[in-house]
Amino acid sequence: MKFPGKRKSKHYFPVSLRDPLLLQQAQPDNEASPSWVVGIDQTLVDIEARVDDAFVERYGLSLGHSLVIEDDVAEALYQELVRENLITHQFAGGTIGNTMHNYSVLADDRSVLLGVMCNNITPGSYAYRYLGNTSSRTDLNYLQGVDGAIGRCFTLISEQGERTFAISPGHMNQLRPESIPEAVIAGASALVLTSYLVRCKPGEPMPQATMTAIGYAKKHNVPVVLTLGTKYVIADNPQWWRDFLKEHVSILAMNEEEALALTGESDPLLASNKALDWVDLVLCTAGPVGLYMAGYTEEEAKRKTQHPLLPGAIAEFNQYEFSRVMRLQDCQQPLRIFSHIAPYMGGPEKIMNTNGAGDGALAALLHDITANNYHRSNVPNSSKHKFNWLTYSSLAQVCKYANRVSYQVLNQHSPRLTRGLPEREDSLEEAYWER
Ligand SMILES: Nc1ncnc2c1ncn2[C@@H]1O[C@H](COP(=O)(O)OP(=O)(O)OP(=O)(O)O)[C@@H](O)[C@H]1O
Ligand SMILES: Nc1nc2c(ncn2[C@@H]2O[C@H](CO)[C@@H](O)[C@H]2O)c(=O)[nH]1
Repeated sequence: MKFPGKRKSKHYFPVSLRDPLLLQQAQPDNEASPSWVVGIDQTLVDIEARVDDAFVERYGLSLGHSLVIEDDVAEALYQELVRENLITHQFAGGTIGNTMHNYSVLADDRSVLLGVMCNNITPGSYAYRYLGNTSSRTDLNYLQGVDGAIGRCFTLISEQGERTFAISPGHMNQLRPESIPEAVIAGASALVLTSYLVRCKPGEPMPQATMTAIGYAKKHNVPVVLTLGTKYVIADNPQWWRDFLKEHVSILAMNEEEALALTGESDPLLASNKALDWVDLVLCTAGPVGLYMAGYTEEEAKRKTQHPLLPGAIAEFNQYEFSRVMRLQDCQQPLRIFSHIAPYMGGPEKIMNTNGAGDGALAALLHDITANNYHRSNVPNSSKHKFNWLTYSSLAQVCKYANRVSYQVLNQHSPRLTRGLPEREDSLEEAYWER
């Protein structure tokens, strides 16, 4: 496990030099990592192409969104992309697959991906590419075999950099409940899901597999993380999702559009505050506005920020952003805390597309949560674990890290990180953030 705060010399919660954990890190890595995250996804390869708006319309798609298409439409669309030579990239995708991969790259540690994989894989096939483009730290040993194709996600980028997804599902929703390994979920720091998992045809087993996994997570007190794939899945039935969050989910990741569909609030801060009625921790990305986080801390252990207090719909909302996050169920006297950060260095000079920037932010948050568990299991008597915290770092620090990872994804123009972040960066110094 690489620690999230290690890149920065001035970490808000410094790990003391005598920390046995740091000494241990100098030793060769143990194969079997004690800390991991597990996620369920629809196994998808992204087929990225540059198209005009007429193309999107012609195939009955909706600009900026993700829709499922029938096989004949997929075939016609694919043939046109090939004929017109429009395909720019073919790469492993899927919102949770990306998040598991990115987590493994950031933490240099194990994630487990649950989903389907073709029983027969030939070199050059989509399944082959999928495996080849996934971090060797992502454990794929629990994938369930299927006799058929994995899914394809046509990622259509407009001239303005907006992306539209057309999903050709193949067998991606054939994951069965009996393929969910209880022990893998029981030992995980988090179970990571997407709202896309319920978008299936009647009779497909994926939703049931997801509910089985949630059942195990609850049984073993593992936080369930849900990322809201697209506002349309939410807008179909917002109340159903609110109830779902309240009953099953601990950590919610969304962008401002999904936040609006879910809560009716267009202000990401108010939407995040509203979502705290249902979950313990919220990550709300807001494109060029940056990102917001909202969570709970223990009143007795709250910490005042050293950053300027920010105005907003909740006055001075970032007052206690230097506090660490706790699950509501673990708080004696819960206090709501909030933080906001503008895009790292104002964002890259040129953004080709924002695909995966939000997934990147979530991977950073998962890294911080897992690092906390790793630290707790190695140094249980550390003062860092006097309370049962959810995160290793303060809310403000998690925001910085998440934001930095989003920038990296934007800058490399692809949702899967090709390498980890630099160990030390001068640009993480405060002055640099205000460019
Ligand atoms: N136009 C932009 N300028 C600067 N930063 C940006 C821009 N768009 C996105 N970002 C950065 O990326 C982060 C996440 O962006 P965004 O809200 O677009 O994610 P998203 O819609 O969830 O993406 P995806 O669903 O593709 O993962 C933002 O918090 C911000 O730091
Ligand atoms: N699991 C899943 N991922 C999707 C879907 N639509 C788009 N994505 C992924 O979302 C990622 C970007 O956030 C892309 O890499 C896409 O593969 C979907 O319906 N299901």
